[in-house]
Formats: sequence, structure tokens, C-alpha cells
Amino acid sequence: MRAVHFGAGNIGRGFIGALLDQSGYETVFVDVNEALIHLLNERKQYQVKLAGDDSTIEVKNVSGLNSMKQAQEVVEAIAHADLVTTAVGPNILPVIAKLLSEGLEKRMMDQAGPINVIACENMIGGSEALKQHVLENMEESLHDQLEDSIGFPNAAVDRIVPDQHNEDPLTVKVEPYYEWVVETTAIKGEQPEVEGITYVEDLTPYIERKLFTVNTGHAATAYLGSYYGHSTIKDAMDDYRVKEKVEGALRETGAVLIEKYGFGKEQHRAYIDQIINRFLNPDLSDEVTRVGRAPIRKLGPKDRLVRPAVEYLERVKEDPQHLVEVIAVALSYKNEADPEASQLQGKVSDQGPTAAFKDISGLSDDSRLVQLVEKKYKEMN
Ligand SMILES: NC(=O)c1ccc[n+]([C@@H]2O[C@H](COP(=O)([O-])OP(=O)(O)OC[C@H]3O[C@@H](n4cnc5c(N)ncnc54)[C@H](O)[C@@H]3O)[C@@H](O)[C@H]2O)c1
Ligand SMILES: O=P(O)(O)OC[C@@H](O)[C@@H](O)[C@H](O)[C@H](O)CO
Repeated sequence: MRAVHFGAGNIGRGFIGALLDQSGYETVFVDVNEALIHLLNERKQYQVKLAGDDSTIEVKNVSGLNSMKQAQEVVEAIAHADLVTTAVGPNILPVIAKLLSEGLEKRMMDQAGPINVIACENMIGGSEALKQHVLENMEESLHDQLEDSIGFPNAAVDRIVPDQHNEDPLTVKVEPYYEWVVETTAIKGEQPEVEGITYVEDLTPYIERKLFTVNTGHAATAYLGSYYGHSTIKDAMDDYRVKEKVEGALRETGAVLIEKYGFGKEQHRAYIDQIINRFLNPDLSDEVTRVGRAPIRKLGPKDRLVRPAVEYLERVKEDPQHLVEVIAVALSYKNEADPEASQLQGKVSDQGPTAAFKDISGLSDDSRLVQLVEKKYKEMN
């Protein structure tokens, strides 16, 4: 079996690539990083190290294609693949859609049969969003054929893979924990056989539980950690001021999730505790700059901070004090090496914090959340 995976970065190599190899796939990584592509082709293998566990997984049967220089080869690889996956980041999905649509078009012309494209990104409806970008790049006369033969099942992926500082640039150190959940309804043809995938009929409770617990907690730790002068997630969580506020934010998202999906209170408490312990893993050094990256995306209307805060106001009918504080601190987040953080600070200084927040979150003047964030931001700055 052959897989094409877009994005040979942390989660691509450290999670998806490893499971694809264990499941018997030959994986072609597509990336723009020439150094990584060169090494993948030279060695055809790499190592995944499990943090705190001393064990190493040898990932074999891999190769690489540079999407900037080898576009035609990428198109051919997609035309002959059994599965396509991505882990490039939500903002890059529109970029890869052009080449992906060419590959899928070739595949349909060759009558190579159905295939599934799974976007493994931290967002709600990632594969569906990728499908829309593919359709924008494809002639309308082919849209019905795509609907019939190409599946875009949404997915949730969970494994903390920090930025890597290993001697060997292909090696990836990851936490042992992982979860990969894929929705069955959009699958075309046979369900991909990948060890470690849990198939479910309705992904919504899974992706929301993951995004609004792991990623809300992570973002809260990163922005509060940066505010209090910490550079890693573990250091931030070792500061009781950060930990208390993160736990408070997760009680708020938990109240929404329990009310919405009927998760048991004890079961959800245990889920939160397990996540906090993952953030405190002493064998994993994860920087607040990675976890806090792209703050404009993270302050977006459907993302990990604004969406649960809005739902808390609607469902619990109280003010989400901790989420408000995290949003206010996220609006103040500075990192000159992160283009979105610089853009955010440019917006805040040009428009003022309230107008910048309204613009990014899509909320209106009369939104209670906007008023609460405005007040908190003034208190903190
Ligand atoms: N790292 C984690 O802990 C983690 C866990 C779960 C989900 N995710 C999600 O996985 C996705 C990737 O995250 P990551 O941490 O692996 O990031 P990363 O930066 O390590 O990897 C992204 C890769 O995409 C490549 N890329 C950029 N533009 C490209 C293009 N046009 N074509 C092909 N490749 C391109 C980059 O060169 C890089 O190798 C994100 O959506 C993230 O939210 C990450
Ligand atoms: O990848 P992002 O930028 O959406 O979020 C940063 C981290 O919270 C994220 O990568 C986590 O490590 C991951 O989602 C854990 O499963």
C-alpha cells in the first residue's frame, strides 16, 4: 500500500509516518524543506524516540518529494496512492490544494478508483475545508466525479511533538501518548487500514473535546507562561499562578463539553488531569513559542479560545472569567520571530485591542465576550 503525506514536520514524521509504516504503507512525504527531502531519500528511514520510555521506533519505507521542484512526481504519486494524509498546518491547506487537485484529477482520468484524503490538522472540519480548497482548484465539470470517488473524512489527532533539537535532523522525539480519530461518514471505497486509527460515526464530540481541552489548555499555558516570563510549557505549569488559571480555563471548557455531549463529570476530570500531566512531562521540552504560534488563528471564531468562551456564555450563562483572562493575555502575546504574533501586535497598536479582537474573532460590538475581554485587557496592561 502506498501513502502520500503532505508535511514531513513534527507530527508528520513523529506520528502519521510512524503509524503508516507500522500498518504496511510505503510513505512518500511531500514537503518544501529540501534538506529533509534529501535526507529521507538518502536514508529511506528515520527514528522516532518515545520521551521517558527509552524506546525507539525505526520508521522504514519512506521517501520524499519537494512540492516546489517535483510537482509532476507529486501528481503521479497521488494518482497511484491508496491514501493521502496531511499535517502542514491549517493556513497551508489552501497552498497544497492546487497540487492535490491536479493529482486527484489525474487519478480520476486514469480511473484509478476511490481514495481518502485525511487532514490531520488542529481544526474543526479540516478535511472538509481541504476538499473545498480542492474544488476551488478543479474545473466544475469534474466536481460530481470528485464527490463520488474521493473521500475527505474529518479527523482529530493528538500527540505532543515539540520542535526538535536532535543531532540527527530526521529523528523525532515524541510523547508516548497518541490518539487518531477519523469520521466514517465521508469515507469513499474501503476504510483505510491504519493501526492506531479509531473510526467513529460522529467526530464532533471527539474533535471538540480534544481542541477545547488539550489545545485550550496548551494555548492558555503558552500565553500565560509567556506573560509570566517562562519559555517552556513545563516551566509555565510549574508556576502555580499559571497552573491555577489553566485549570480554571479547563473547568470552563469542561462545563461546556459536559453540557453539550453528556460526558461524565468524573470521566472528564480524569481526562483533564491526564492532559495536565502530559504538559508536565519532564522528558519533553516544549517551547511556549511553538505552542503559542499563530495567535491570530488561535483567536479565530471557531478555535480553542473564543468558541468555548462564547458557548460558556450561552450554555452556562455566566462569565467565563478564566477564558477571558487567557484571551486578554493572548492579545498581548509578543514574539518577533512569529509572523502572526507581529501582525497581531501591529493590529492591536493600529486599531486598539478591542477593535483588533472584534476583527479577529468575528464578534460584534454588543458581544458580552468583547466587553469582558476589553475590561480585562485594560486591567492587565
Ligand atoms: N506538533 C504537535 O504536537 C501536533 C499535534 C497534533 C496536531 N498537530 C497539527 O499538525 C499540523 C502540523 O504541525 P507540526 O507541529 O507538525 O508543524 P511542523 O511545522 O513541524 O510541520 C509542518 C511541515 O509542513 C511543511 N510545509 C509547509 N508548507 C508546505 C507546503 N506548501 N507543502 C508541503 N509541506 C509544507 C513544513 O516544511 C513542515 O515540515 C498542524 O496543523 C498542527 O496543529 C501538531
Ligand atoms: O499545532 P497548533 O499550533 O494548533 O497548537 C499547538 C499545540 O497546542 C499542538 O500542536 C499540540 O501539541 C497538539 O495538538 C497535541 O495533540
